[in-house]
Amino acid sequence: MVYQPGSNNPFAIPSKHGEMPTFVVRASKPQLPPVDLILENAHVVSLPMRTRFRGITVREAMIFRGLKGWGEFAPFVEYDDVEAANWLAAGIEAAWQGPPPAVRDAVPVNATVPAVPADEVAEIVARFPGATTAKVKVAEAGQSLHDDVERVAAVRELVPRVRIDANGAWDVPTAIEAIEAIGDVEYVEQPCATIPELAAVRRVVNVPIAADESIRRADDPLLVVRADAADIAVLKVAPLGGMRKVLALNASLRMDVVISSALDTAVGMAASVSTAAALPVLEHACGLGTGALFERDVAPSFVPRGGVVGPRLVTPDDELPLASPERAAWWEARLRRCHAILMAR
Ligand SMILES: O=C(O)CCC(=O)C1=CC=C[C@@H](O)[C@@H]1C(=O)O
Ligand SMILES: [Mg+2]
Repeated sequence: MVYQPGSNNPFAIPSKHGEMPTFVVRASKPQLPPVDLILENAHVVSLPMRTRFRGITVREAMIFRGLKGWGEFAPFVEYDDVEAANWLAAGIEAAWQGPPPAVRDAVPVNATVPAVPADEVAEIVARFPGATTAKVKVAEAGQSLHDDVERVAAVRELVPRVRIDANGAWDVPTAIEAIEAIGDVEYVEQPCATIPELAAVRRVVNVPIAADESIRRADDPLLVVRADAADIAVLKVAPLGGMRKVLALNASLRMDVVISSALDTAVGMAASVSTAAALPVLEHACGLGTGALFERDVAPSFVPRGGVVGPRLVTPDDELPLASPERAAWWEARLRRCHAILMAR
């Protein structure tokens, strides 16, 4: 299909003065904006973290402007193109469709506590004012169960409700031992890597099990339900392909959900918060305060006040912390490959 200039082009973004661009672009799929149009309005940023999280000290992301606002493309660098293409679909949805209608204007969020030593916990928790739930990372490579027990105990002194996330690092016996040693928690997120292991742990322990990677990285996100492997679904907007995909998944999962960030910049976080704000029912705090872990964001971060964040549109700052030209070229090539995958889907 060939889009002509002006109003016949459904993806054209008017200039600040309202003028329509005068280019002709080719697209073979009417619902996807052409890749050159995405890249024309894109920036690659490099955001320093205040605390190492998930092995990341600098978060890179591509953000781009569409007809309805801004979208983000920031799959973790080790993800392959097929998985990364979901993140592009999410960014395009945000930029060209905008958010779904909200049913609430405040979303409770958890404090997110990386795998830091116990004596650093207070400084981290202070970045999430008013949070009454904390999610604590456990089972970090190179650390011991004793480190986890100490960190969780330090968090419990400050925040009444604690959940833990092992990112699939334990085998079944280790998970059972660790969960018993750590004691009372709201839930354990992804104690083991596989769905059968989650189900095995769930049958033994007296604590709810939440599935994260088993949903967002699975070929079929509903396998967890069929295997009776979890009580709670942790849903991340970018890895699952967008806000409306997550809302549809929520409708078919029939279990409690928690919306959590994928270490989003403020642009991606706007989509994540909008999704949480659009859920018909929200029983648990969401993992959407991670803007507090950034030293610098692309716009004012969604930092909790009184334990909540609210949905809003985000426009990036005029001055952005841009990545190097080499990294920008890497992201552009990655986006082009992911766009080709979406075109073929
Ligand atoms: O849920 C939260 O509190 C914050 C988000 C968070 O923990 C994560 C974001 C991105 C990648 C992940 O390793 C991690 C998670 O596993 O949930
Ligand atoms: Mg997780």
